[in-house]
Amino acid sequence: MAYDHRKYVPFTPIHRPQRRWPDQVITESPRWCAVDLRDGNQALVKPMTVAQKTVLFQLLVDVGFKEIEVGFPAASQPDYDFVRKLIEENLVPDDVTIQVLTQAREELIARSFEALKGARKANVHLYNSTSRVQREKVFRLDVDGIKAIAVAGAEALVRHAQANPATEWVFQYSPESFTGTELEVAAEVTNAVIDVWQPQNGQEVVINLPATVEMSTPNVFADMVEWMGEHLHHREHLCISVHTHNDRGCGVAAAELAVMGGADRVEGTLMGNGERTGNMDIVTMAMNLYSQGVDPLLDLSDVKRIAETVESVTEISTHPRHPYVGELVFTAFSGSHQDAIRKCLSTYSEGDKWEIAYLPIDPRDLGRRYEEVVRINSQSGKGGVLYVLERDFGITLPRWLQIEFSRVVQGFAENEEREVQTDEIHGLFERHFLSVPADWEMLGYELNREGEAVDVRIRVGNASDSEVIEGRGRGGVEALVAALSQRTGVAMSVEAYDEFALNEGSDARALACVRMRVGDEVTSAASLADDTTSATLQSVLSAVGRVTAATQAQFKAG
Ligand SMILES: CC(=O)SCCNC(=O)CCNC(=O)[C@H](O)C(C)(C)COP(=O)(O)OP(=O)(O)OC[C@H]1O[C@@H](n2cnc3c(N)ncnc32)[C@H](O)[C@@H]1OP(=O)(O)O
Ligand SMILES: CC(C)C(=O)C(=O)O
Repeated sequence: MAYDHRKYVPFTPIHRPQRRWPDQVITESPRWCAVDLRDGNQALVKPMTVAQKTVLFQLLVDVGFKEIEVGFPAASQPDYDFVRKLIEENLVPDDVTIQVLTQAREELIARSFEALKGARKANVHLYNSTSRVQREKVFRLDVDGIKAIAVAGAEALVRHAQANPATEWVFQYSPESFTGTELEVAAEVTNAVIDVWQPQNGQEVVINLPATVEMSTPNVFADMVEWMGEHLHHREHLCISVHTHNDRGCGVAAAELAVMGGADRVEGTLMGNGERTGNMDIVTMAMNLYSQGVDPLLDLSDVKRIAETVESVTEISTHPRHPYVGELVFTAFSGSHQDAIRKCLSTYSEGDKWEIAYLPIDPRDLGRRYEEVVRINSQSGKGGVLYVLERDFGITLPRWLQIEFSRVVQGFAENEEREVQTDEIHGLFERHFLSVPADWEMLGYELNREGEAVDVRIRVGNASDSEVIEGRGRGGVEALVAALSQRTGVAMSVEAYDEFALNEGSDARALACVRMRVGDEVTSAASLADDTTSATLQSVLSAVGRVTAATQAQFKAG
């Protein structure tokens, strides 16, 4: 039966009108446990070598993880060897607890304890599946049978721990496939384990509730976690942990709501590598906390190292839109986003609260640069183009020229069908507005004021051929326009004019921008010079020099 939704059974919502988690706010970080070296590793096409595991372990330590599941040493030799290496080479910092996973099978438990010999402190993580489907179809046992597996495993942990008293032991139990388990069954089996371990008598116990397969909306998972917190024995002596997968794309959301539902601890992996769609991504959840002003107790600032290390050991590339990490996640191409970002950033000062439209966090916190924030393609508008000119070239433009120039850039992007680089944007500005048309260079000028009037005398042309034109007006621009009109017999007027001082101090340069009507044409130009007068006069000459051949001919004839 292909593609037929009727073969699927919907999840059953939990009737729990007394639920409390929706009103909770996360104000502090949960405990984290990184399971990259176990759950992440078991999902890889090529599981990690001991050398790769060592590199990843060091990264996890450097990032600040205090609990790290380092493998399933009873399952494979590299996992076993890696645990031995950590212990024998003393690679585990004093404040870090390593954790190993084992099935509830005596020989695997024995081998796990053997791997951990000599550890200062270690968490032995026991699991067996409690779900209805696995009870019926995989183990073919009833609830008592499943409970017996769990209890036998729990007792084995106690025995082996007692035989190895030099290590400080933490016991962890996962009713695996918890999301497919009826809550009463999950509680019954887990309580049987808790009763063996007796956390009330000092044994450190973690109860880990896994969304082994994410089977519902995250609110249902939160209900389940909150319910378990109310039904587990000795809750006050337990650490309740969650371990969410991402089958429905909500692994992070489920873990967040579970913390609101009372979970103390969260298991996951850096950037979400793990079985199928992955484990919940600790980078995302931690940065979500960070973006709310909550210290995630992890230092993720060197996100480049994190991404490169994860990519190299998993051989999985990072999606460009991966939250917080992807190449494009701090980049806006679209015009209205760029405009809002530019306006917000222009009022931001170091030390201010971060309130920048479209940027949930300051990209610099993760080693990213503002240069990446605005990139230009055919979806971009004037705000973005101006942002690039200001940021990379210190050039600002009046609004009317922003509009004109952004059309030029957009046309270029549409023709090229690609992103436009910042140097190309500068090149377009240069070509369309700044460049001085041949024969229209101002070679020298004199301005004399007499009362209300200004007389201008300008030498214009090129190095080998120039002429002097003269005119009078109320200011330099008017005088030059008068001189040009008189010289050409073409009516012309200034429609818009703006000037800016670029840079400051001895570097200061002047930018003049002008839009002129020359005959029937409207044309714009800009000029950069060391002084405002030169910039202004040259911009007018350049604008007139840009008019079409017909007007030029008229000019020359005049
Ligand atoms: C949700 C999770 O991620 S759980 C972790 C899963 N990770 C892994 O499986 C990676 C490492 N695993 C392995 O290398 C292997 O599975 C091993 C070495 C652990 C075991 O290998 P094998 O003994 O060959 O058996 P296999 O994995 O096929 O085991 C299935 C058997 O174990 C039993 N079993 C499975 N899980 C458990 C458990 N948690 N507790 C007790 N028994 C279990 C099954 O009922 C089955 O029993 P059967 O042989 O009587 O039919
Ligand atoms: C062993 C458990 C915690 C697990 O990996 C899972 O259920 O996904």
